[in-house]
Amino acid sequence: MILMSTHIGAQANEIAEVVLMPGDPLRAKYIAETFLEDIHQYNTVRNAFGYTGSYKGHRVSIQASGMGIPSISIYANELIQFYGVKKLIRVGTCGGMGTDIHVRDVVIAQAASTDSAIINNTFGSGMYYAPTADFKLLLAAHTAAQQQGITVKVGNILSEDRFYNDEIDRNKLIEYGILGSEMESAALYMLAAKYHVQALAILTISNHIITGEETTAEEREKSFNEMIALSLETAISAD
Ligand SMILES: O=P(O)(O)O[C@H]1O[C@H](CO)[C@@H](O)[C@H]1O
Ligand SMILES: O=c1cc[nH]c(=O)[nH]1
Repeated sequence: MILMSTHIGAQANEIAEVVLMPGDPLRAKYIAETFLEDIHQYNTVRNAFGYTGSYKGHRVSIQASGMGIPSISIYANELIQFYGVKKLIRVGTCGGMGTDIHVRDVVIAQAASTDSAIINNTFGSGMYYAPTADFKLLLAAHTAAQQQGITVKVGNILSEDRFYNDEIDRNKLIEYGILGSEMESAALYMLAAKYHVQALAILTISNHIITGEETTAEEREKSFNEMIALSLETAISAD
């Protein structure tokens, strides 16, 4: 049976039930080529690369989400509605914001606050819905981190609509426990809730927005590898 959604050129059986979603298509390629066996590229539409392969004998797909809530919403919607995906795990970079957060830290987003209009557009004014991770995936990720000796921080992040944004009160957000800022997780969590599937975001702090601390390319690769290994172990964890 031929099935292609608007932005993903895959047939019905080409995508696994569990998908890792990096923003960057080249990270999707790197994950597939470095961590999976028997890989097959199912998507090149708009260069939003998608691959399916095997990790420790389990079928896993990797689909680039692009940057921002509008972009990940397209891919998450199509993965869930056209391809029957049940577990979506974002593997992304994040700008650190708190004093206890440093570059190379791995953060599991328990919740994703947002300044995006998706909350208001979905629920109407006066309702401040809290996009939240799937607890089973969160628990699996935390357990896998302990088993692998990877230190993780778990908490609330901000899914921001603008990468360049000097009009936001970051001190207030830090005061209320926001660990860092990225641009997609809130939408992923909302869509997972809407369609009763599971979602989680596992992030690496690539820079610190307040202190200006940055990672070198080599450091980034090592901490990305920890995040990816953790995400794959979470992906194959039993429900
Ligand atoms: O590294 P990725 O997964 O793309 O995530 C972060 O990086 C991009 C901004 O540079 C945004 O997509 C943000 O969420
Ligand atoms: O959205 C993002 C991602 C990484 N670093 C940032 O500062 N912002």
